[in-house]
Amino acid sequence: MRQGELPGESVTQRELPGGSRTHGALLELRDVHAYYGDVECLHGIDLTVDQGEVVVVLGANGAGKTTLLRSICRLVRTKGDITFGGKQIGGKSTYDVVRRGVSMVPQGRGTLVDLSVDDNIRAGGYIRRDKEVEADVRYWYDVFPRLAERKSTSGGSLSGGEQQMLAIARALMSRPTLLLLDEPSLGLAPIVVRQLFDVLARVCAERSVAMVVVEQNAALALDMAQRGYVLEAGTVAVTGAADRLRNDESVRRAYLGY
Ligand SMILES: Nc1ncnc2c1ncn2[C@@H]1O[C@H](COP(=O)(O)OP(=O)(O)OP(=O)(O)O)[C@@H](O)[C@H]1O
Repeated sequence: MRQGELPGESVTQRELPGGSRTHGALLELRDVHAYYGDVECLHGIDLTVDQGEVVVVLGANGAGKTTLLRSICRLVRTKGDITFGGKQIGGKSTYDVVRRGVSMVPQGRGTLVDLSVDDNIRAGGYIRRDKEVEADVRYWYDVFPRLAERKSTSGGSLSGGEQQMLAIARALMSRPTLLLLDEPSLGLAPIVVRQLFDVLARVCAERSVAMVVVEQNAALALDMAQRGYVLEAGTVAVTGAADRLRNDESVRRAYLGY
């Protein structure tokens, strides 16, 4: 029996309209399996993300959402095809994948607590050698004026919402074409979450960044996304256009509180 599977239980996959994409997507996972040591935690995931598209990943605790993001960033061992921009990244290092245009905001934000806000933001641009780094730093202070006011203070002294904004600015400093976000709303007040999602939608549109968002706040995430995937026990249980998922009885019952 595979990890996450109950006796006698196997996940039936359902595809709602708008769920599938033809080849040529920005990111494509085909039959991806992921492992911690010898234990298999993802069991043959198919997923695509188009250029500039927002895709939400829903699922219960332990369903494999974080592992899915780690697979794309090459932070866990995987089998199967992972292509980004038409090139295989399955065998590449995390550094290579970041250089090719993938960036991740991990769960817990990964703030460099002893560094200043300014240094935290600049750390995100460490792979860049171009002259537009300064312009990008200014852009982020314009998007997040609260960070501009506190640029000399240490990252660790910011509130949870400010740290999340800092993590997003830092991740986007590498000018990715794909941003992976792991539970951005975790531990934040509802009003802060709403502001955060508004800013995310704005900057991703302005900078043509595609996003994969793992999120417990399914209603908000489905509002922003074009498509979604529901993971169960390491497999895709349901996939489809965001509005189809929002109106699907089982998704409503499990994730939208109906
Ligand atoms: N570092 C690890 N070593 C071994 N097993 C792990 C590790 N991280 C996660 N797992 C296991 O992999 C499976 C998927 O975990 P994962 O964290 O990807 O789920 P998730 O959907 O993101 O859950 P959550 O919402 O709780 O973060 C779980 O069974 C979990 O126990």
